[in-house]
Amino acid sequence: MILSRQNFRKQIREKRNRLCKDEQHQASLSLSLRFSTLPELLICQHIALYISSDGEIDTKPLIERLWKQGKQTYLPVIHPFSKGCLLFLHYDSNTSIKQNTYGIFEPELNKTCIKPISQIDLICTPLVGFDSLGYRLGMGGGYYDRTLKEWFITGVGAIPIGLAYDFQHVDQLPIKSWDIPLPKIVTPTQIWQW
Ligand SMILES: Nc1nc2c(c(=O)[nH]1)N(C=O)[C@@H](CNc1ccc(C(=O)N[C@@H](CCC(=O)O)C(=O)O)cc1)CN2
Ligand SMILES: Nc1ncnc2c1ncn2[C@@H]1O[C@H](COP(=O)(O)OP(=O)(O)OP(=O)(O)O)[C@@H](O)[C@H]1O
Repeated sequence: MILSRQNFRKQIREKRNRLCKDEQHQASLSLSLRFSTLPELLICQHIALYISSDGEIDTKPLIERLWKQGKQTYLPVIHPFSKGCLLFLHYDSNTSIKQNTYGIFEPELNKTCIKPISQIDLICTPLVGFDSLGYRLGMGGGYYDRTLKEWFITGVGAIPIGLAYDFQHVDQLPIKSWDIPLPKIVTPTQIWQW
């Protein structure tokens, strides 16, 4: 039997939050190393990531590695008026960060730092679970499904790459009509691609 979306969310989130600090740290370093082997990186300059929350695999080592490589990085900000939508703002070591309504760290909204998604090359997407076809289950806000819709329909725009622990993979997720499958997902031990 395949579990409901809520049950998958609950089960995987609990598993993520049970990892000890050392397991989290080792996995985040492996993820950062493996991500660096992506051929896309050679031609990409503008990369959106996110600050990890709720036991998500820590993106900090990856972000710092990308900075050392001279890449420009961006973070999502919950749109102040447009419900369910994200803005992407430039992120460097001087960016002022605050917690949003979900308790997730995001840049303070400064209009001059907004980067149109059409000018971003890669979007690293958070996820709670992913399946053998590349479908992702998120936190339930639909934020990334909305963000990725245009790329999915037109093939133009930032390419999404999921980031996850290996154990976030499940055989099959219950899919909804609006779900956008990811073309690539990087975990500490492998790169899934479709
Ligand atoms: N680190 C990180 N940043 C991110 C996301 C993410 O998944 N991870 N998002 C990806 O979209 C956006 C925020 N999305 C969110 C959507 C819903 C909830 C939320 O409602 N959480 C509740 C209930 C969850 C549930 O339905 O089980 C909670 O945490 O209790 C949180 C964040 C933008 N930034
Ligand atoms: N492209 C879209 N346009 C309008 N509504 C959408 C779109 N994508 C998703 N939604 C709505 O968003 C809600 C949450 O979707 P879903 O449960 O798939 O989120 P999620 O993928 O888990 O979250 P997230 O993308 O924020 O990590 C659904 O009720 C759905 O109706």
